[in-house]
Amino acid sequence: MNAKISIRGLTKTFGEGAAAVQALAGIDLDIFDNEFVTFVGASGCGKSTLLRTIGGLEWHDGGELAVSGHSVAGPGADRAMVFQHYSLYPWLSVMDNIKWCRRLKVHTAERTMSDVEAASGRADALLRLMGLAHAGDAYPNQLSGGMQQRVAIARALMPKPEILLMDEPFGALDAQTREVMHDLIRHVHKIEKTTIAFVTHDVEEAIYLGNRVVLMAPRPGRIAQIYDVPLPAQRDQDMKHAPEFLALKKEILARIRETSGMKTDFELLEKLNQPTS
Ligand SMILES: Nc1ncnc2c1ncn2[C@@H]1O[C@H](COP(=O)(O)OP(=O)(O)OP(=O)(O)O)[C@@H](O)[C@H]1O
Repeated sequence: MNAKISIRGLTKTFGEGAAAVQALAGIDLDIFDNEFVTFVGASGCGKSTLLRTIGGLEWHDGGELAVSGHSVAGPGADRAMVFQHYSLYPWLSVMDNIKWCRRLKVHTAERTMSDVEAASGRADALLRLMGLAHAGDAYPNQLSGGMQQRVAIARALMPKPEILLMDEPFGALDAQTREVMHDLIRHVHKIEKTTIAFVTHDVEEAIYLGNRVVLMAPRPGRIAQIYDVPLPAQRDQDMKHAPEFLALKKEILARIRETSGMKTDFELLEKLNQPTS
């Protein structure tokens, strides 16, 4: 099977000399069509850098990165990104926020009127999919954080991207809203058949959403381990209490502690604080 996203020996360093930080060191990973892959790891392990590089927003300095068999040379309509902060246009209604990229495309590509009508139909369908059918005329400042993020996801899906790159999209939401968003994004994944790469700090979120969880480690940023999630495609919140879910969560958390350097710092501190005989 050909990979949708193929990453080989990918490296990326920020800065030079003594100030250089190797954000990515020899990343090898294949992500397949319609997969939902989540990324976790200690702060600074390169999760966002890897996602931004796949999105074409950062340039790698070594290795190879291909999407659908083509080397990535910058951002493209085949990939859409959703960030933690919703970045909606406050002066546009929900519906116009969702249609914005399509309107630009229609104007610049001299499309036909039927393109414009098709775009309206898709925007309506996305509003419904996101449970926002009643909110098309509202403005972003009238919406809760969870609703704003649903608009941002609908806007990202509008041009039918093959790949959705999500960087801590639910990080600013409260726990209950996050749970609702988890089920919603799994549903979107099933219906839209988009390949999703999703970065998070939350191990429970990573397991509940992902078909695979990629654990990264810092200094230098690298893949420490890839876990297959032992859950069926159709998920429900009760699965978070299943023994296999809890066992995987415990294992990943332990590995994050181990790879973050915090454990070594702690052991060193303990040694330094032992009484001298
Ligand atoms: N624009 C930049 N200039 C310099 N260094 C950077 C830049 N972006 C990222 N870095 C560094 O690269 C490393 C990886 O950063 P990145 O943000 O990708 O990690 P992360 O795993 O997403 O972190 P976090 O979980 O804290 O968001 C870090 O050491 C970070 O300080």
